[in-house]
Amino acid sequence: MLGVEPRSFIVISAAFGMLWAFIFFVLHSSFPREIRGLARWGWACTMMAAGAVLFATYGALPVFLSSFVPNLLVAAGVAAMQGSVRAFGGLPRRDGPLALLLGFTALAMFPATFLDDDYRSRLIIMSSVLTLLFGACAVAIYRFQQKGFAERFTGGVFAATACIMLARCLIAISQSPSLTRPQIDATPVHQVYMATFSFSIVALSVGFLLMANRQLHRKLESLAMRDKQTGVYRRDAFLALLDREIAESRSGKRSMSVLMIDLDDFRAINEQHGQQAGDRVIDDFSAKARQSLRRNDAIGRYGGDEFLVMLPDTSAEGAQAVGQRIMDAAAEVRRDDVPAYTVSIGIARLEAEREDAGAIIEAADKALHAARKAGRSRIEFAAEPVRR
Ligand SMILES: Nc1nc2c(ncn2[C@@H]2O[C@H](COP(=O)(O)OP(=O)(O)OP(=O)(O)O)[C@@H](O)[C@H]2O)c(=O)[nH]1
Repeated sequence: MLGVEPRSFIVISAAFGMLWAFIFFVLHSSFPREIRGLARWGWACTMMAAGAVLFATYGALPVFLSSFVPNLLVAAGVAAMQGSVRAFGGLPRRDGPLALLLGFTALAMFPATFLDDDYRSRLIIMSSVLTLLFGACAVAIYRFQQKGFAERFTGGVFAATACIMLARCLIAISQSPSLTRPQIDATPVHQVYMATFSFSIVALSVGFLLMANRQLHRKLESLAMRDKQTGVYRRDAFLALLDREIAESRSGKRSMSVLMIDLDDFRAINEQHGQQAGDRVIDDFSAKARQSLRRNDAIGRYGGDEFLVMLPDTSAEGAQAVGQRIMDAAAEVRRDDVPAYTVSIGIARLEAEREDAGAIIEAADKALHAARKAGRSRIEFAAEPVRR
């Protein structure tokens, strides 16, 4: 295989498996507990590496140790990967069906290993079980709520591996029933199958590592920059973001708008419905406002019931449309436990005379004040700055 003798290839794969296991055990001990599934992935790699080592002893050790046990170890390893992926994505455990599938595999492999030495049946059983397991991993990732590059990559590798396992199964079904196992199967079809399996474990481990890294990044970002209650940017983080965006907009001569939003009569909501209902209003508004924004927009909590929204590359008309969308979403009652509420919005645009965060926020605040004075639940624009 690729100039490497099949048995050496198996041993190299095992070494990679052990290395990945080591990496994931270290990550498990150093990453926050909320990032789940890392140790299980380490165990998955360990089982597959142990399986590979035992496979390499075929002919030297009894079939129980060099065929039956390693096949089960490989299936259990991929099952552990599935558990790991589900734990990582916060999906409920599926230990029952996995245990059943492994039990079935053991039962089916037993006669094909010890009674008949039926290599073709063993191939069919193993490749179909692996198709199911790899496919289940791909489906689990597909069900994740947040899917970035790492998730798509890992899910894609799982799906592609499942397809190749299925192809191997179909090829084995189409082969002569008298197919016997050579010392080490070196047919091109089997080599592609083995190579796919080994490379996919490496690619999957890289993908899972990227997924864990991304989640760690999200967690740290959230701790450092997000308001704990609402998940929107904290005031200082938002202001830093606004400063950066203003500098970029100025150098690129692009338009930008800032919205200052206040919940109307929020003190009265607290007084009438209680502080906790007030908290739910804040949460409800934050969620609705976030849903009303594009990817490049940002929302931050300026304080109490006041929020700031930054809309890069957005004209006055665009900002008004976004403001209206937020106002409409806020007014829409979606939950019984959230009292009805409205918001007032002040909008300011980036201007030559209004070119730092402080000045643009001040202008948006004045516009908001005008909206409140004009009766609340409305949008007002900051007056054009006087040009000298
Ligand atoms: N429940 C709850 N109340 C908050 C929170 N943050 C600030 N508040 C309260 O919100 C109220 C804000 O009151 P004001 O600033 O007078 O504003 P308002 O009542 O909305 O009046 P207008 O802005 O003029 O419409 C204060 O009573 C704060 O204690 C929060 O996170 N949860």
